[in-house]
Amino acid sequence: MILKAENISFYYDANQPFQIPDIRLDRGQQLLILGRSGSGKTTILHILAGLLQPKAGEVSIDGTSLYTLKGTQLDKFRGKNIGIIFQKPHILAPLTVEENLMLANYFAGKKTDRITSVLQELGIGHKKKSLVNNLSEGEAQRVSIARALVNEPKLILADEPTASLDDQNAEAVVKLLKDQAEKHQAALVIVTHDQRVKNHISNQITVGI
Ligand SMILES: Nc1ncnc2c1ncn2[C@@H]1O[C@H](COP(=O)(O)OP(=O)(O)OP(=O)(O)O)[C@@H](O)[C@H]1O
Repeated sequence: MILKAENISFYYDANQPFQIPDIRLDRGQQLLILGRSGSGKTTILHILAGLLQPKAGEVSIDGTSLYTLKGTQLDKFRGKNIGIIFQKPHILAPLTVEENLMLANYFAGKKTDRITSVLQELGIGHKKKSLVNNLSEGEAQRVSIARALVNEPKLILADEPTASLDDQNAEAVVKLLKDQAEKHQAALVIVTHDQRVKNHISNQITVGI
């Protein structure tokens, strides 16, 4: 089992606790988490990513209980095993595309020769030496996807990856995430309120605080 989240509960305000449905995903399986804006989707994704400790319950990735890991151990584990595509791309604009991916390798303590191939797979191979500052929004988003995939994570988590895209690009990005997950047999979780994504992944849960 790649991702197991069981009996998770969380609150920002102790008067308003909420539960997260149990999640189990094996290699190559995909899940869409739907919910309106403010329903807690980003919160759930951060809990699954090891970025936000739940108040109760357990998240385990490939048999490792995430929140038993501490500090740098958890950061290393995350870097190696989880690829996260944040709602707003957290890529470093003054660096080149290649340097951003090298940093991702470095933080995971991994050396891969996947930088060129992953950029090519995402159709931005020719932008390897470009500064992120000089990319279009769509290209920058592909870089953030490439960065999430470069370490060949077992689990890919994407937060509203289509929010700022037109129909054509939204479809392309979902297809890309699915193709990459299938190709590398990673588990894929997409959280979104974008109804356009609904038809692409049949395994779905809806959340709401
Ligand atoms: N750090 C925080 N402290 C207190 N409340 C928070 C914090 N982060 C989020 N919230 C609240 O928790 C709720 C869920 O937020 P979250 O960002 O998880 O929702 P979301 O479904 O991802 O929303 P959106 O689709 O608009 O990004 C919201 O009401 C939000 O205001």
